[in-house]
Amino acid sequence: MRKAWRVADVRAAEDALMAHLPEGTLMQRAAAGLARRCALILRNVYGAHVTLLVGAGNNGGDALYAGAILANRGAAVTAILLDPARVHEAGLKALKDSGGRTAEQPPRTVDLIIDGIVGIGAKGGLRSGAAAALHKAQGRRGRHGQRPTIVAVDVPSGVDVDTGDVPGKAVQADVTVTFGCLKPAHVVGPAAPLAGEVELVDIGLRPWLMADPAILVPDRKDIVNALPKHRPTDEKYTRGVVGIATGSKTYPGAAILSTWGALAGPTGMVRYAGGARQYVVQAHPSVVATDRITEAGRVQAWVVGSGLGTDEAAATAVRTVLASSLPVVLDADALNLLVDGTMADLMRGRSAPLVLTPHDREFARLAGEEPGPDRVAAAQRLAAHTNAVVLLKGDRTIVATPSGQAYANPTGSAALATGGTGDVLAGLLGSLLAGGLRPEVAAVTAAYLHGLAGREAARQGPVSASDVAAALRPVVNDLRPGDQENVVTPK
Ligand SMILES: NC(=O)C1=CN([C@@H]2O[C@H](COP(=O)(O)OP(=O)(O)OC[C@H]3O[C@@H](n4cnc5c(N)ncnc54)[C@H](O)[C@@H]3O)[C@@H](O)[C@H]2O)[C@@H](O)CC1
Ligand SMILES: Nc1ncnc2c1ncn2[C@@H]1O[C@H](COP(=O)(O)OP(=O)(O)O)[C@@H](O)[C@H]1O
Ligand SMILES: [K+]
Repeated sequence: MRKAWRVADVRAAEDALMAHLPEGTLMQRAAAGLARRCALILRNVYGAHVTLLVGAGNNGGDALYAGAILANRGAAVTAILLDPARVHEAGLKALKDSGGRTAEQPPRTVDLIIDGIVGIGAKGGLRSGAAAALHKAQGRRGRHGQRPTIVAVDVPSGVDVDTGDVPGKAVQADVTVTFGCLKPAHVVGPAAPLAGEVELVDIGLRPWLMADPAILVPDRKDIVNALPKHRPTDEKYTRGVVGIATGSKTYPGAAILSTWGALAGPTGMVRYAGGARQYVVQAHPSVVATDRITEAGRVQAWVVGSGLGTDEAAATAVRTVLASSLPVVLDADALNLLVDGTMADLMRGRSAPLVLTPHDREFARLAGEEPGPDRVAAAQRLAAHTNAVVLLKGDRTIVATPSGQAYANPTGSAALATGGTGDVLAGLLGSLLAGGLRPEVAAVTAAYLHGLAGREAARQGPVSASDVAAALRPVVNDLRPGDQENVVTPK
């Protein structure tokens, strides 16, 4: 897992580390890493035109020192000082000593913009002077007529570093070079896409980060490790059976999509219980279907949710699975039914795993308030209140546990923002739960695979939920080691 830490924890670690180092060492390390990445982007540093947007703090200092390194290598470096009275003096001297200059306006040619406006000391969106300077620099063209590349120092300026919120104007970076560790704004909320590609430069901070990370971000290896492996002795029941109670005669599509998602998961069998049974069996002949949950036979986890409606039969379905001692995923309509107080008691009283998968509007109904600017904290509050793992959907889907652990999903695609993709996700998640994964691991794994499937589907053109469901199987296959031949014929 990659890890992101909040500003207060980063500052505490920096203070502890700096106490052991000569003054300025950390900034030199940061600037060296920043300049290295800028040089890679420019390819030919000699003769390149670099504009620094320099704010009042150490973030501006990093930009000035990196500018000095690039100027020493023959770049024409111009610094726009946004608050000249509070500029990092030593950084400015280094830049000037290396042949860089300051100016009120960006020069005519700009290949690279280094955003050193504000870093982890940011408050609110970009102030007007900074926004105007950025706008002008972005309007310039490079030596070859290209748009300038924007490299953000530490974070794209204007974002809320601890929450990933973007409260006003902010920099849209191509690359963000960050120091010591990731911060929440790199991985959650609308800030994350503004960071572009994030490069983490090691400045020796990690051993000094004593606090727990605020957010964990799974990578491919974590997902490969989480996926259950087929054992030679497996039969269908040992792989787990997932029960799907979604859809209805009115909404058979939801049932087809969620069973499709479940079929891509690790379980040996998918059972369906509900009003859309004929449609489901027609679409997926391997699914064993009944009308009611109570008739479905044994399963190791239930998914109840979308297309179910909110009538008495739907409420009974939710009550039945909540009263069971099995892991449960509640999605869509089932979440709306939870607002009823009797359900809430059943939910909080459970000891078996429960995963709730709201989008923002479902979250608002359940929690009584919008997720707001701090999506991680919002998901954590709902998880604690409901004693359930909460998977809050969105561009960077968040998974929060009742004990306060938070994960951010790094995969995904805006192409997933289309009707029915959530049904596919819920089915897959149910299969992973039935396959024996811990609820937060199942939720993180499902979101990751679903995001990859969304990307894969988007490569083929406009995306429907069926495309995402169809893309899931090859995506899962790609991450799970296949069966090996153990008798090999010598060539
Ligand atoms: N502390 C350290 O040891 C290190 C810090 N480093 C750099 O230092 C940065 C933090 O430096 P600072 O604590 O000086 O803080 P910043 O440089 O992030 O911000 C300082 C000033 O920016 C202005 N500002 C705040 N919000 C703004 C907004 N929305 N628009 C425009 N201006 C705004 C304020 O005047 C504030 O005092 C890090 O992000 C990183 O780039 C690195 O050099 C690595 C080492
Ligand atoms: N802008 C976006 N970028 C990336 N993923 C998104 C975006 N909007 C929605 N998604 C994803 O698409 C899925 C939509 O699910 P949901 O809102 O339940 O839709 P439905 O109910 O139609 O199935 C979720 O997995 C969510 O994380
Ligand atoms: K910045």
